[in-house]
Amino acid sequence: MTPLLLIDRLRKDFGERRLFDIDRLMLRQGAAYVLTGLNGTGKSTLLRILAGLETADCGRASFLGEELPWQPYPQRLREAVVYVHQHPVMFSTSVAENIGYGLAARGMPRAEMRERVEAAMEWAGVTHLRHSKPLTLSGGEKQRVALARARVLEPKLLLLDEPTSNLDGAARESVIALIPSLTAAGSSVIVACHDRDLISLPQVERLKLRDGRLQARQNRIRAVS
Ligand SMILES: Nc1ncnc2c1ncn2[C@@H]1O[C@H](COP(=O)(O)OP(=O)(O)OP(=O)(O)O)[C@@H](O)[C@H]1O
Repeated sequence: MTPLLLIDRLRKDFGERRLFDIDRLMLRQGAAYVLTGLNGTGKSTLLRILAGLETADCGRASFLGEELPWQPYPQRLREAVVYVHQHPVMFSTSVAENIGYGLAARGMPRAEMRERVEAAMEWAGVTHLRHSKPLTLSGGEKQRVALARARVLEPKLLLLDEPTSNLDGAARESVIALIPSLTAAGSSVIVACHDRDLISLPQVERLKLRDGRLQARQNRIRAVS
């Protein structure tokens, strides 16, 4: 199958400091990845580059087989890639309006939008919060609303920056449970994290930033006894 995204020679410098120099980054369609590495190795920066929020030097890039210039960040990618921040920012309207915002901006008819928002709220388990003000939500609820808001756009690539880092207990578990189902609709997902339970999810490929290089490895599917 044609790779979703293929990037050769991706380099990021902050002033004199070279953060990383990645020979090749290849993401498959509908695949889930965890991006690991010690603090400060550049995980968030790499996600931000992939989302077009940060510049980088890039040798060559192709998206679904089509070669694209990386700078300026291509419109094709802007429509296909969604980044979810560790501390999602929300509008002070309602949960439902936050989730539907991106669809409204794309000019989707109201009836279709309502249907999609409803399905996304159900998926994320936040239907009961539809009229709540986002400012009143707990950290876990906010993260689930942010995931629903991203998923409803049906992105080709979803970038999640430490989605469980501020959560514990049931809130953390309910966010982890949503991650594998994100690929079911055909999205590829990269989750930057330190969370061992996320890292060891079955059928997730590992990308590890170390000493400015990217290493790739596939998790074994855990045997059920
Ligand atoms: N705009 C910037 N200017 C200069 N240095 C920066 C900038 N943004 C990030 N850095 C530096 O780049 C390095 C990588 O930061 P980044 O947040 O990508 O790491 P990370 O792997 O996500 O870390 P953590 O696991 O702690 O979240 C850090 O040393 C950070 O200080």
